[in-house]
Amino acid sequence: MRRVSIYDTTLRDGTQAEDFSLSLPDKIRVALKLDDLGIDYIEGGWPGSNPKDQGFFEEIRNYELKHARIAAFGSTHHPGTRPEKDANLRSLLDAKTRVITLFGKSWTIHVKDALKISLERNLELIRDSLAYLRPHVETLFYDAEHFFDGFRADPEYALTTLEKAVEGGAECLILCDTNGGNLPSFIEEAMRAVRERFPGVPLGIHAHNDSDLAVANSLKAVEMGAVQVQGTFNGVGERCGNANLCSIIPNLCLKMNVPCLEPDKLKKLRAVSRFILELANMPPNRYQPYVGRSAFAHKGGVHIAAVERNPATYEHIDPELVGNRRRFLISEVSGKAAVRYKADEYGISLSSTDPVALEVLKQIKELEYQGYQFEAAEASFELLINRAMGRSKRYFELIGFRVVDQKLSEEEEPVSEATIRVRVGGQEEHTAALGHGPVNALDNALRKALEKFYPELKGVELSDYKVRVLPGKEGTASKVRVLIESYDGKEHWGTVGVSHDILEASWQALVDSINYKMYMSEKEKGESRKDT
Ligand SMILES: CC(=O)SCCNC(=O)CCNC(=O)[C@H](O)C(C)(C)COP(=O)(O)OP(=O)(O)OC[C@H]1O[C@@H](n2cnc3c(N)ncnc32)[C@H](O)[C@@H]1OP(=O)(O)O
Ligand SMILES: CC(=O)C(=O)O
Repeated sequence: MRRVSIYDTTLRDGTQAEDFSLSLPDKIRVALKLDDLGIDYIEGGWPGSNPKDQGFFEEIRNYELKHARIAAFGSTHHPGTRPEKDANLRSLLDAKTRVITLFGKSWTIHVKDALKISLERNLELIRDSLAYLRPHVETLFYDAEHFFDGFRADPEYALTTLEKAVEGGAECLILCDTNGGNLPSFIEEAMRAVRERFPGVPLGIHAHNDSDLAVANSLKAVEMGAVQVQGTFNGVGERCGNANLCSIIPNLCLKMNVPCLEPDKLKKLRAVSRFILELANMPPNRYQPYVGRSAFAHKGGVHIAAVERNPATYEHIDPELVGNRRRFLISEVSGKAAVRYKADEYGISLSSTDPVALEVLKQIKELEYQGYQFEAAEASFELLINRAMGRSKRYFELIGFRVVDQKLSEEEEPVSEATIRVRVGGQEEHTAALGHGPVNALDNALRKALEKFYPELKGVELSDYKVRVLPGKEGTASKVRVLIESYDGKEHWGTVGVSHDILEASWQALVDSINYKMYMSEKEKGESRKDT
């Protein structure tokens, strides 16, 4: 079976993306993670570019990699000098990597307008730079920048640049769709011509995503015989990004029967994708194929009912193969099967025909019509099921609250203060607290009042707070939906509130958050009592 090598350029082309930057220690951590995953080549940077990239190549030598080979990237030598005098080629050799990848120009407008040299001189640059590096490095790759655009403009010249690369000693010709503007049909046409001209020379592909086709173009190239695919994790890269390895790898392994990772490693794909985003402090794209949080999230009632019977009805692969998981979302488009499934997840046994399931379904549809949403507020949904089953418990009773927001001068920040009275059992508690804004003040006052009775609330914090104005009445008279995420050091949970009054909506979500924490604590205690 033909194997395709994966060449990762997250640390080089990936860092050419807007808002994607990694420190030197983080670049090392990413390289080790990619090695552990079984990536064949890791392009660490352009050593002639900046001290961080130089530092990477010095530092990575201290690690013994299990599988990957580190590649240094750079351009052909400067037109105004000779290879042996060129600082860029020198820094490539100084990087002391087992692999060097050199890029050169294939497109006549680049030679004439970007380099401002003759077409003949560019051919010399390519051949002489590679020939100079050849004796000093184990593996030498050639990235033919803008190959496909160059081939469209002047096929013979583009093919001649490849000829010079082969003469210079390149072992693999990587054809680049640098501007990301080509369609799979053209990739096929150009690659057929390259194959005919260079029979037996290994080919690779490096595609950008400006037409949203980088993955498709990379797979087409593999169909046409490419044995190396270059790309980045999560598709980060210059402009619209590079070909996304998080899609290419599973497509090759699972759809095209072209192995490129060990089967047990594929399960780590999602974790590696997340790890890199975390280090770069970038939010994950929940809709990302294969590895996104929503990639196997089912919402339509008909879908959920069918997936429960046979997951293949609405899933193209088993999510666990790439380390992802199936999720069923509760919403107004749910049906009985979704409610029963969710109840089951919470340890509540319900049949689809149980009147409670039908009541819960009716309530969800009504509440969503009012503006509630339970997809990100599963804790509120679980409490709703408990209420419908007559199992909910009241942990406190509100006697009243007042929130005051004072701004005393233009220069000063406003001060928010909340006072609250609650009753727990027969006991009344009256507290006040300040906060960064009225909701924070109310949250602080409520927790201060309750912590005396429920010490477990001390560890709970509000980790996210979102307000959304709902369509309906104009401007400030509209209803708002508040989604709160809470965290107790172990778990996150989401709750929701809706009202015309932002404080009332926040209050509903806060109360659900506290009730949920208390309910879970009791559930845990019950379970640990059962265990002992
Ligand atoms: C398609 C790709 O992704 S290619 C990689 C692109 N990545 C990057 O550019 C990131 C790293 N780059 C850098 O740090 C800097 O641009 C450097 C260090 C490489 C060069 O910096 P500078 O010397 O200041 O030049 P500058 O950034 O203006 O780039 C233009 C120079 O590169 C030269 N150049 C560009 N491509 C090539 C090539 N294939 N072969 C030889 N020289 C080249 C140009 O001739 C020009 O030189 P000139 O100004 O003497 O005419
Ligand atoms: C080499 C490279 O990064 C490109 O052509 O896009």
